[in-house]
This record gives sequence, C-alpha cells and structure tokens, in this order.
Amino acid sequence: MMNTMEQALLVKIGGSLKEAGELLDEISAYPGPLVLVHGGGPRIADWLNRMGFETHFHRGLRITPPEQMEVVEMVLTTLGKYLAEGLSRRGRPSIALTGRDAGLLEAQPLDPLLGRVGEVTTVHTQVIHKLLQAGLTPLIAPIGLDTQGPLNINADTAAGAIAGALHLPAIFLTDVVGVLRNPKDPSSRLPQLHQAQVQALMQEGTISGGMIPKVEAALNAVHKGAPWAAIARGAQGILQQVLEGSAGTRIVGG
Ligand SMILES: Nc1ncnc2c1ncn2[C@@H]1O[C@H](COP(=O)(O)OP(=O)(O)O)[C@@H](O)[C@H]1O
Ligand SMILES: CC(=O)N[C@@H](CCC(=O)OP(=O)(O)O)C(=O)O
Repeated sequence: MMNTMEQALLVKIGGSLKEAGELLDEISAYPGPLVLVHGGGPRIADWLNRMGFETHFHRGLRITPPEQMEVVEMVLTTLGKYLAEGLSRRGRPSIALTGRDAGLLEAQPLDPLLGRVGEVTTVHTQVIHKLLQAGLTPLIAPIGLDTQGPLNINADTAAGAIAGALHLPAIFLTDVVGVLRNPKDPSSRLPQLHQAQVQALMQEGTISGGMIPKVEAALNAVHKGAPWAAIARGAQGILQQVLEGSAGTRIVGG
C-alpha cells in the first residue's frame, strides 16, 4: 500500500493565512507530489482600497467590475511569484502560473451582475502533469480565461475544479479548524460531512461567507472525481493529520 505521506494532493492555500512562513515550511516538506492553488482575498481587498475602489461580495464571491480585474490579476500574480519563491527556497522548486499560462483554465462568466467573475469550464491538465513529471510543483492563481480576457475565479472554486479534473484529494487550508457547528466556537468542528448535511448547514445559515464557496468547491471536487476533500487550518503537521483523519472537516460524496 502507498505510504499515506506520499499520496499526491491538491492543497489550496487560503489568502486569510497570515503565518505564510510556517505554512510554507509545512507544504515544502511534504514528501509526495503537490498541486497548489492559492487565494489572496485580503491582499486584493487592500489594493482595491488603496486604488480607491469599493469592493462588495455576493455569497462569498467578490463582485469584479472590469476596471477592477486588472488589480485582481496583478495582486494574485505577484502573490503567486512570492509563494513560489518561498517554496523554492525551502527546497521544493515551484512554478507560479495563472489560468492564462498554456491555456490552463478555460472559464466562463458566472453571472453578468458579478462582472468579470468566472467559473472553470475546462482544466487543461497536461501542463500540470508535465510540470510534476519534471519535478516542479505547480502553484496556480485562480484566474481563468474566456474570449474577452481574464476572469476572477474564487480560489476555492478553482481548486475544486482542478482537484476534480486531476482526481486528487483536495485539502483547503484556511484560518479555521474546519466547518464549525457554531462558527464562534473552535471546539465545535464537524469531522465529516456529506452533501445533504452541507446543504442543510448552508440553508440554516451556519455555513456563511467565505465558507460557502469552500464547501461548494469541496462537493464539486468530489462529484468530478476527487476521492475526498477536506477543510482544515493551515498549521504545522496539518497535511499528515488530515490524511490520518485526525484534523479538519472531510467532505465525502453521497
Ligand atoms: N460554519 C462555519 N465554520 C467555520 N468557518 C465559517 C463558518 N461559516 C463561515 N465561516 C467563515 O469562513 C471563513 C473562512 O473563509 P475565508 O475567510 O474565505 O478563508 P480563505 O481566505 O482561507 O479562503 C472563516 O474564517 C469563518 O469566518
Ligand atoms: C470571485 C472571487 O471571489 N475571487 C477571489 C479570488 C481570491 C480568493 O479566492 O482568495 P481567498 O482564498 O483568500 O478567498 C477574490 O477576488 O477575492
């Protein structure tokens, strides 16, 4: 049987994670192949604010007027380069990509009312496989492409689509220990959820804000072919703990 620590994984790095150094130590030390997707919501908000733009969310998605898309793309691209450098320095050579590179993420607008917000329609997995074969870790920023140009894709949504296309387990690292029964009580972690339970928690409002795209992405990954998906807090030792089932919330099919 394959050693669990050599299991290939997709890991989504949440933009809410502030301790990037410790997290990069953890991710770079993982002994198996990794495909990484990163967010950057707080940094995007900061730059939009500095540029004098107002930002609004609808169900966890940033409404992105075309004139704000350039800022979103600049922030995510720069952040990807910074993270790739940090991982490479720690001994895991990594390449930062966006969906524009080699046509990686084909996308379509989600709803005209959300502006340049997109969803992934096709993941061109070949480029990911080629990088992995070359011993390089792909680190993907959630920018997709349609005929009009780049689209802002929620990083969880992008990670779910990519994990599904690659049939890889997905771990969404964020700033909470998992899905909480009471969002104010970190000891109320729900260890495992299936689709109907997730939907009930969304309907009653227990799952809200940025947790909505995360659970929806986890469900989508599982529907598209990922064996499972988990939501966990980015911390030292977390990947092993999630693989063992001792941390996070695991989302399963059915
Ligand atoms: N039921 C819930 N359990 C845990 N977190 C929740 C829940 N409902 C909403 N949240 C919120 O979701 C946040 C995580 O989403 P987000 O801030 O978008 O993270 P990231 O930037 O890592 O993608 C948590 O910090 C918490 O405020
Ligand atoms: C459409 C949409 O919401 N895009 C996100 C992309 C970044 C992201 O998802 O970052 P986190 O992982 O930090 O949330 C945004 O503009 O914030």
